[in-house]
Amino acid sequence: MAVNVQEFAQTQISLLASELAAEIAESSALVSLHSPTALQRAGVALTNLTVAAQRTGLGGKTVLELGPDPATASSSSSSSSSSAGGATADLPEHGIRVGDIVLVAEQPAGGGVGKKKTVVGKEAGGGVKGVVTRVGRAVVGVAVEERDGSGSGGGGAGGKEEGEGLLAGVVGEKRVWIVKVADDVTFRRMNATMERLAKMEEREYSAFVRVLFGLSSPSPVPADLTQDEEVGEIEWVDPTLNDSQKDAIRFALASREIGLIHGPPGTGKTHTLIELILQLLKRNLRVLVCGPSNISVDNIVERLAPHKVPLIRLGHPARLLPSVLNHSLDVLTRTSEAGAIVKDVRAEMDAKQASIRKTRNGRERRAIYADLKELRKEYRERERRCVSSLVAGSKVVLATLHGAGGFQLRGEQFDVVIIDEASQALEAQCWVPLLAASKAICAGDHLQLPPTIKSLNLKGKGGSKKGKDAAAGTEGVVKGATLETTLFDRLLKLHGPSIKRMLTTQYRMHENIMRFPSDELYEGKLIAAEAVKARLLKDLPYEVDDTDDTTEPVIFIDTQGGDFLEKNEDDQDAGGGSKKLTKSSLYGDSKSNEMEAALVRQHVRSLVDAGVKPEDIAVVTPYNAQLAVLAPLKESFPGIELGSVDGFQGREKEAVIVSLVRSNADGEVGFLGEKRRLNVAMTRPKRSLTVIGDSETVKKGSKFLKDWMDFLEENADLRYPDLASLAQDA
Ligand SMILES: Nc1ncnc2c1ncn2[C@@H]1O[C@H](COP(=O)(O)OP(=O)(O)OP(=O)(O)O)[C@@H](O)[C@H]1O
Repeated sequence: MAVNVQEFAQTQISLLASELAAEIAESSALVSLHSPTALQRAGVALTNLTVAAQRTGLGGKTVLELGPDPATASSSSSSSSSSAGGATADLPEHGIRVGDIVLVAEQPAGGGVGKKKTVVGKEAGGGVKGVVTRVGRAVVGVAVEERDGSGSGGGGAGGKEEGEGLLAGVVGEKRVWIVKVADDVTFRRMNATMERLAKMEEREYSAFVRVLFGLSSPSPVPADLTQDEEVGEIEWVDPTLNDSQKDAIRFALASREIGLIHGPPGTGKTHTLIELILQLLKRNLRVLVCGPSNISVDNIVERLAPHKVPLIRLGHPARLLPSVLNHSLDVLTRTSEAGAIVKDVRAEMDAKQASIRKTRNGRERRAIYADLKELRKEYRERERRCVSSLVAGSKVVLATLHGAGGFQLRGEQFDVVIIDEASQALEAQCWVPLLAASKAICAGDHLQLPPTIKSLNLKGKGGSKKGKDAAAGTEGVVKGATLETTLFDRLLKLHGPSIKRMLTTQYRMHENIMRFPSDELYEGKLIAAEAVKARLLKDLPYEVDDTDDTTEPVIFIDTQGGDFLEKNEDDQDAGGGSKKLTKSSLYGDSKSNEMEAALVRQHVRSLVDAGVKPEDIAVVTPYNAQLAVLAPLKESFPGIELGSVDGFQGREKEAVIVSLVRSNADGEVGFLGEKRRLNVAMTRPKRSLTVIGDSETVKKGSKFLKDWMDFLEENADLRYPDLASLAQDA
């Protein structure tokens, strides 16, 4: 059962290499196969921008403010002046969000933008990478990386010299474009961590590491902790915690090396973690709290902050929620006492930065850049000293998993590392903070979806052949190992259920919505809290009529009969260039079902007519192609949310409509067969779940699907589509 640590680490390294290769292949295929204009249409790029302004952002980073080029912006009402800040036209619709990594590159002169294979990438050698800091109607802020290899960021495409070459004098002059690219920082962090693990000698393994690899067993924890001397009598900060939550906290406090908190949907996992953190602090322990995404970490910061505990949030300020910024290390560095000495360098940098704009002379500009370079070095040196004193003095540090691998935590040790959403993180990612731990508490739900993997070392679809070959060709690979096996899964398998406690009261779903997932996946142990167990749409805190649709918690619209066949993306007419982009890169061989979409529309209309607000309704479907077919709903019902099942994990809505899409003679269900995906889909709603699907096809997919269909036929309000009214509706 025990795992050879070195072999494990080597395997991870090769699997990660394939994964990164797949991710880069995907992102560079997009960029090299399609013109900037097509990429812009696909929402991953913005073209025809100029630099409206340039300033020093948090952490000494240069922030470019990009707006539509007034010369090309069609709807521009501004004068033709190209002065800084003069761009008043709106940006086109796009999918670039705060926190995305983008490449900022010069756009070739002569309007070459419409043509294929323009700029960017290694071939062109141009562009600087940056993080999107702000997205406004008419402006996008990008903090560009100018770190020179040392420190946390940097080392990406486009070296420092080129970068500054590009930046030099772009304000209001050169036309640039931005495009989303793969984020390789995370991979480098994971890789470095695995290399450290691989190099460790057996005698260096801590008791903690030994348990995590099964070289020793976890120290036993008494079954009934309420009688335990140490944790039996806890003074709860929140005495309203339910028994399963209290039990999980006692267990987490009592376990010596590892404890898992299993939180099924809506059971208050975060709520429980907050209390756990407060309890650990009362015991004067030093805690590092991590999660796979910035949102997961910010969520904890926001809920911890009211308790007035001294905490520090590490991370790129651009990626933090505004409400969390006050605890951000970057901000503390500026506002704390220790930060005062950093401040004056910053002021000097700002002044220099501003003077660039006024300078037209090339030589002067170069001189300013040289000064800035020196100042930046000085700034970083002071910042580093300030940071280590702040970090060393704080009892709770919060960061993303990979953020814990930054220079700020080098050499730091923690009594406990807490990982939230551990079942959604790659194991290698979890090891970034775990190397600084002597005990870990992981919270998650291994029965919901694991992290998305792009390389083909698992049974799923998509990904690159290259990645697969690379993995297969590597020696010393642990048999059957995939990135998809999370730490959470592996530990459960390794040590069994005694290392876990499950939260059992859920505060989201009507009892009937909860029934099937509870019985099938959670050993029938879930209990619906009093406050939610009988809530219906008609009881919403605003006026909603009593109708068939607002008084039923579970509705099943069965499309069986073969009249509503799915459509493969490949069946569609081959269209122009943009359609090809859609087909080959965005939707893959995705499926859609137009009749199901019509049924969705009909149901949404009926809910809205009854008074349910569109913002309380979500439609989720496993297939991206179906999302595209559903898109017009957003125009008819502004505020409604459409999402993929995978993208909706962690979310909830009053009413959720699930469109299953699959309908074919062969009973092919593809990745709909994944239990965990179905679990996520059916556990998003609070008051109303409507499933639309072809029971005949779906039943053939798996035992789980058959059981679900049987359950719905028995227990849901079962309906069959009314073709006549559907035709009328269309
Ligand atoms: N003991 C409790 N008593 C009353 N309400 C609770 C309790 N615990 C959690 N809740 C409520 O349940 C909801 C979900 O809690 P929380 O946000 O902590 O869940 P989560 O674990 O982060 O989400 P999920 O369970 O979906 O992963 C919140 O509205 C929270 O206030």
